[in-house]
Amino acid sequence: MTAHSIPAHAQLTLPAPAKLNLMLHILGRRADGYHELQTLFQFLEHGDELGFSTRQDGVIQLHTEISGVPHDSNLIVRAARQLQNASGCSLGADIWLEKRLPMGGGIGGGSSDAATTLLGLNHLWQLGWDEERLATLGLGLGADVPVFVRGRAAFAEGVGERLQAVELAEPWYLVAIPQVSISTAEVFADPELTRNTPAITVRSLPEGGGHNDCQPVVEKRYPEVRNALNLLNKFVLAKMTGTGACVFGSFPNQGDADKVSRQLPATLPSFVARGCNRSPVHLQLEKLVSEGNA
Ligand SMILES: C[C@@](CO)(OP(=O)(O)O)[C@H](O)COP(=O)(O)OP(=O)(O)OC[C@H]1O[C@@H](n2ccc(N)nc2=O)[C@H](O)[C@@H]1O
Ligand SMILES: Nc1ncnc2c1ncn2[C@@H]1O[C@H](COP(=O)(O)OP(=O)(O)O)[C@@H](O)[C@H]1O
Repeated sequence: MTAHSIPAHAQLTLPAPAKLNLMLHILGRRADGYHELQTLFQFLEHGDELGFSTRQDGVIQLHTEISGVPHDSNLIVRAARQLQNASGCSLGADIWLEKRLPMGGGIGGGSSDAATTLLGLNHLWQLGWDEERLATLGLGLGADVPVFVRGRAAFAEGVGERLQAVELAEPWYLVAIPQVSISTAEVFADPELTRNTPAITVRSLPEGGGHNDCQPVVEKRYPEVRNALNLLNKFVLAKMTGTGACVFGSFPNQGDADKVSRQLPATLPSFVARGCNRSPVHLQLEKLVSEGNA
């Protein structure tokens, strides 16, 4: 079934899943001001959805407005134009977006939209770019774009560009969405941020899966996030993802996660989704390719 913002005549409809940072350690600061991280990414079976159709006139037109994000700044449009320029493709695209993920929530909606655009247009325009090339292009749009392009749960280092695929348990997650938007830049600029966590290896992940160095800074600045963590911690070990605002806990099955979700106050929206090691967008593209070859 096609989501309602996406017309039935769209040639290709693909998911743009959310991600969680199951841990996020900050190891240091580079000369250019960016922070060296170690983080563990896993995807969720929940996200935005994008529709694409080829245009012959070369125009890139996103038909869905996101409030506060001008058309030309939208990561979808920027990703499409960069791929068009870098590949020398003369085709354009009509694009529609079903936006479900909260913005500035640390669950990667914008980066995932950009990655799905790169993967979708590579397919539709028949460019034949491999994931390595798409991920390199994606890194220029945001540090989290490469992991979405690669589509495998990963231990990431550097600013998120050095990826090592990992096989993790795939529990159900309850993700609560405090009603604040947090600026990543502001969190990284905080003088109280811990910036010297010792490096670990993926094999020596601490008991409990590691922590998030951004969490204390965000908890201090945003009572909404602190309250959400306190509420969720009554039921399960709760952590923040990325630079916030979303917080999450894991459960062995959907029923247990739903039960806790129903006990959260109406002021704290939430959703329940399965964690997955393969991105839903890759599974769908593989299906399309195998059907095409059948
Ligand atoms: C830290 C993560 C973990 O997933 O946070 P979330 O954005 O998902 O919450 C991401 O890697 C975020 O990546 P991304 O979202 O691309 O960051 P940007 O918008 O480029 O960063 C905004 C600003 O934050 C600072 N910044 C960002 C990433 C980083 N590794 N070190 C930094 O110091 C820089 O000042 C940068 O200008
Ligand atoms: N397609 C898009 N979806 C979401 N945000 C976008 C998009 N294009 C540009 N942005 C901008 O990127 C910012 C961060 O986006 P998002 O990925 O939702 O947050 P986070 O990185 O915290 O997970 C937004 O606040 C918005 O200004």
